[in-house]
Amino acid sequence: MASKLLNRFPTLNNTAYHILSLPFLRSTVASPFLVHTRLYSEDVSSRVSNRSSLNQVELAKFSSIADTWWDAEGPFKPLHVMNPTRLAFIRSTLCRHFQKDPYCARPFEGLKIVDVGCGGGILSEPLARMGATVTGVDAVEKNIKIARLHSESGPETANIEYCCTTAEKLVEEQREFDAVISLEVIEHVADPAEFCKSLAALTVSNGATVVSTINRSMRSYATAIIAAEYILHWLPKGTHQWSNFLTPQELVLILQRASITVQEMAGFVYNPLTGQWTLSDDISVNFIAFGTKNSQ
Ligand SMILES: C[S@@+](CC[C@H](N)C(=O)[O-])C[C@H]1O[C@@H](n2cnc3c(N)ncnc32)[C@H](O)[C@@H]1O
Ligand SMILES: [Mg+2]
Repeated sequence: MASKLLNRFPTLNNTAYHILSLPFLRSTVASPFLVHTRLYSEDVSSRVSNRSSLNQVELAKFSSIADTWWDAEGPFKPLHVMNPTRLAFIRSTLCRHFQKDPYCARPFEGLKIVDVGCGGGILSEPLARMGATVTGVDAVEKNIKIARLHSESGPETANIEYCCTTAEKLVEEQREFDAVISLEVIEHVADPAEFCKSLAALTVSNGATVVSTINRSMRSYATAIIAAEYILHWLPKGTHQWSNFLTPQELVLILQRASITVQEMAGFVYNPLTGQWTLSDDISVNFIAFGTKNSQ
């Protein structure tokens, strides 16, 4: 199992190998707080999910700070600062997969991309500037209004299609995309396995799916919750529920069950001296996964 996973993650070092080599059960039983029963949604074969991904408590948190999306010093500062790093991962993985030139100005020309849980459009806008035809969807109406307003100010972003909807509703509408991207959303949805099923259904056969989230590790409890919310006040208190985080193994598993094979994974690591994030093999806190939809 571990060697199979390692083959899929050429960028991982020994640390990551050790994390991945832990049997799934050991990692969940070792977690002091819970075992993730939410991973075991049945019926992964049907295209349309009959369960809503909406978690109203989580959505209320985002609604209350919606007007701060483009305040680079506000509650979404961590996403603004992280953006170049996550875009570097997306650029390199998508260009490799779709055989595009990563060095040209508009490498995503010709690709249809959906940004699920787009918030105010922090990711959707640079994707559009890189040439993609972008659809951004979010369950919070206020986010979509802000995203639309902001995108209208630039000629390259004005064509982004923003909709207040969910991944499962797009599946019902039979929408499909070359790449489905959902960053920092899965830890806020009602049922991550069902959510992945919807992401997979939106991805064309042999298309790409990219998901980022926070690992359910002791380090993430110390850094992403205690430090970020209570000491540094980077995020409002209560932004994240540690028990809702997924380990990399769990994410790989639920994506696999939804017909997405994870091909590459990387961590994001913060350097307090430079104030910057970099891509790393350390997936113990923030991590991102790139997968491809199995051809049927
Ligand atoms: C932490 S923000 C991430 C925003 C954006 N993806 C980014 O990384 O810049 C999470 C977003 O997911 C949205 N969201 C949460 N649950 C959702 C769901 N079930 N369907 C669609 N959007 C959802 C929230 O409204 C919020 O805008
Ligand atoms: Mg989050």
